[in-house]
Amino acid sequence: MIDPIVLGLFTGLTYGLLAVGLVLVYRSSRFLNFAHGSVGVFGAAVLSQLVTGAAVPYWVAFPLAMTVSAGVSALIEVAVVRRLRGRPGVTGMIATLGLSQFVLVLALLVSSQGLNGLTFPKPPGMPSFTLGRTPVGPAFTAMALLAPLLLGGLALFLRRSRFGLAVRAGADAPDTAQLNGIPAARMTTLAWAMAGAVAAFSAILVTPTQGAQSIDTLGPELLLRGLAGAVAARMASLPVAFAACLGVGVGEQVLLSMGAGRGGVSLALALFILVALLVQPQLGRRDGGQARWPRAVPAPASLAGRVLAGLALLAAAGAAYLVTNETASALTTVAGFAVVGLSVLLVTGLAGELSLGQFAFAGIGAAVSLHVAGSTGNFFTGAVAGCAAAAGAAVLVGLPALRLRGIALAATTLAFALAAEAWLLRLPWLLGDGISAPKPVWTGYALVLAKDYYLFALLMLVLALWLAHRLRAGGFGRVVLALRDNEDAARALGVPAPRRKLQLYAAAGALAGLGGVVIGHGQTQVTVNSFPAAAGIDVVALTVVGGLGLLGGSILGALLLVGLPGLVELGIFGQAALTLGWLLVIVTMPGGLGEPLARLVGRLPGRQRSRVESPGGRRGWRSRVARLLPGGRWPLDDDDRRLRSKPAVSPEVLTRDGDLPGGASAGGSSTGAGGGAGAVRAVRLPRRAVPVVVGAGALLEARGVARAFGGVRAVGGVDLAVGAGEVVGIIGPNGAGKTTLFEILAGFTRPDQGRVAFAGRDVTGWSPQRRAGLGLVRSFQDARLFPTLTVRESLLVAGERLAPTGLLTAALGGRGPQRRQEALAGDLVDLFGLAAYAQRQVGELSTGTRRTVELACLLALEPSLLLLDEPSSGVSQADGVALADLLTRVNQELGVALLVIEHDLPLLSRLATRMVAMDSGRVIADGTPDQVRTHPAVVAAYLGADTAAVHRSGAPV
Ligand SMILES: Nc1ncnc2c1ncn2[C@@H]1O[C@H](COP(=O)(O)OP(=O)(O)OP(=O)(O)O)[C@@H](O)[C@H]1O
Repeated sequence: MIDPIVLGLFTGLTYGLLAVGLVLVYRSSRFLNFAHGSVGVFGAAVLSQLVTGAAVPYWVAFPLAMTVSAGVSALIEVAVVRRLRGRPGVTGMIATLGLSQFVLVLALLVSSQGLNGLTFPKPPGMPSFTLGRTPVGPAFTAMALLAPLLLGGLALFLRRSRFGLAVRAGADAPDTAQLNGIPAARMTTLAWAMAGAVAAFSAILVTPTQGAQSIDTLGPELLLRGLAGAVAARMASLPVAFAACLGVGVGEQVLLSMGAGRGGVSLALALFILVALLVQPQLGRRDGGQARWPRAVPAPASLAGRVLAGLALLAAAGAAYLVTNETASALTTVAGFAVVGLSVLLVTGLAGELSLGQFAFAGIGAAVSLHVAGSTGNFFTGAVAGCAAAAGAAVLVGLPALRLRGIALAATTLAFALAAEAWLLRLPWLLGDGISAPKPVWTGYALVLAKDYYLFALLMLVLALWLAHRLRAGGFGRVVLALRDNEDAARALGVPAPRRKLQLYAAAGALAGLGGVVIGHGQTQVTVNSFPAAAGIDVVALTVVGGLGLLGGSILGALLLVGLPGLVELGIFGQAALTLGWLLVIVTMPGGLGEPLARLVGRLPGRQRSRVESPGGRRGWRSRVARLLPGGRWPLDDDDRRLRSKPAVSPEVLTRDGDLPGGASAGGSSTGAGGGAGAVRAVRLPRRAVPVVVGAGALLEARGVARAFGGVRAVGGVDLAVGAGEVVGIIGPNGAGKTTLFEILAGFTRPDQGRVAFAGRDVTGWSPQRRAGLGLVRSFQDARLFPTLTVRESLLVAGERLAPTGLLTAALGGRGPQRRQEALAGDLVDLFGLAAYAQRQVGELSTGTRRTVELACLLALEPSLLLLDEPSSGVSQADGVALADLLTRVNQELGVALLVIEHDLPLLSRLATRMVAMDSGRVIADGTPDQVRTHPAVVAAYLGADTAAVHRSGAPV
């Protein structure tokens, strides 16, 4: 046992360096650099060529190769990564996947025989000896001697040198570093260069120890080992990453010595990464949270687009009778990849997550389908079982991504893809050493000919397109988009986030499985080589190249990336050119190749007009608008006034004082809480989830709630009660713990101590969406909502609580929930005077309008209590006054209780009947606004610190 441990420590040193490089890059660019392993392999290829081809002495070639890798890595940062700043982290990761392939092809060009561990140059002058019964070669001793030296040098450089400090500062806080005169961009390049050099060091010393191994897998496999250590170190601590990799190295050698083989090691690594991710759910939370996504689902296809799509389908079917069987086989593979690509379209294009395991799911689908079809003799039973198995696997692999964001799904699916290739698919009950594929039988006719089978593949592609369209275009797709844009806001609106995400993974897995069925049954003998891990990367690439926002994108991408090399002998240069080409598409065309094509088609005549809610169509609503909103509509700030200069609503729809054209009268205004009951009935808002009985005790009650973050006690034992229909204000200086208290009340943060009860039920352990279902609904300080959704779509998402769109309803095209949501959204658009904005993306709106949209969304949930976090923030003073009036009316006419955090004291005084002041996580005063404002502790803690707030909305009332 001692031998593998020592050997493991040797290899672990090298993996540790790789992990250090990954962490460095992650800290400076906030995403996983999938090209990291390949850049190292490229350095190894350079060394191999220098030493064996140009007879350069090994120890001269070694630093040269490291320098070349450093240069390649720096070039990647400058030429690609920097250009992608501001785009979602997934885009950066996809670009580095492309780079990884490209750099590997370049490495093959440099060292044409590939990087065979058996012939790769070994470091001369290094002793070799036998440890127990294990021979320890010169590469191992070089690792043991040189890796600590390199690590020590790196640590000294980062900690002590001016450059090192600047690199760390630039990586941890680029904006602050820039303000302090540190050229953050240059420091990022330096971090990438150092990572590249370290990767080369690792690859040069690891390759001779790996035996014969294909260059295709060396990059990702090396990366996986480094990734395991990096993830264990929360992608943050260099020493922890290094130490964890020592453990990875030892574990690997121990498993190998026990005969686990490559498969066992891959499985163990995948499990290790999974557990490491699950125990640190905070990892990746900051990644690209504010990044701007392109709009994922385009406007409905024009008539010309539909005609063209029909003609393309006819041409594709007609091709079956014109091409050779060989070409038909290649086209079948294109169709199979396109179907798997549609699953990427759902996971990445719609949900914004990167999954590298879709092809492994395809492999599982194929294997199960082949077995079941073989044993039952029924192809369709096999296909259904294959899709179900792939869906199940996708759900299992996707489970950790429910708790995590950012890099989680990318890391677990990469690990899964490699483990599937090396272990899972090789199990005898899946593909084993290979199984023969029964051909489908269609009404007694076996599809043996490649041309016939191609037609069947085309049919499956059409089925997959139809399903993907259904899932994207309806309520289900909208909810997934909302989760992608802003998961917290979606949960606050009652969206069951985990269920919807798992359903999406299952649907995408089933589609991938269908692709696997198409590919699998099309071959005579199916082995693991039909479903390699690298294809998982190819299928992401082809979907992005074709266009993540377009259904036809995956077909276009599959034709280029799979069809072209399948039909034309490209050679290694051609392959390199093709990879470079798709890389350029990813970097320069965010919408993929399909986007300009779609735009072109969109310009053709016969464009279908998107459905716009007709505003003011129902007279009854006109009166309700006027009743709730004084002056007929929400006051607008300057941005919106400009937009309003071309109103979509005819001006007579909304008039002052509720006087309506045609003599309809809005009736009298509300007369406070007592008269409010009648008004509530008049304003036909949705039925309330919790019957509110005024005076029946506290609606919300928090007892002794406390929460600390590390050493900071954000909330330290707060008692708070809000009665039904009551309006309570919370004030306090910055950092007093107000938002954290809200997070606890709404279920976004678990309290360390204390209980929260709502409507007579203990909700302490409830999720935000469950609380929202009960009527406890919160708003957010930034009112960001869903930037790529339109106002109308956001309201439809808010309608999900009343009329949820399940996966099956969406897939079968059920319109019931959609109709109910549309009725509710239409009412709210009218009620809040949002008709002019209904089709505009929320991200384009000013803060004031976004707050109005947010309030409309919140009211769609039939709340009993609204938790409003600084509703006047970002709103002009005049609009702030109107906001207070509107909130008062929401309270009085709808009976909704309000708990409002607000820095604008006069505004709050106008609104609240009771006020609570907080400081340092505790309640320091509770009473009427006057009592609290004049309380000595409040004056000392709050007003003294921020007197400007007193006068913001004029004199206190
Ligand atoms: N997720 C977190 N991790 C670490 N510290 C946190 C976290 N959330 C809040 N804090 C800390 O807890 C304290 C209270 O923060 P909180 O945001 O609740 O205050 P606040 O009263 O809402 O302030 P503001 O008025 O500026 O929004 C602060 O010191 C803050 O830095």
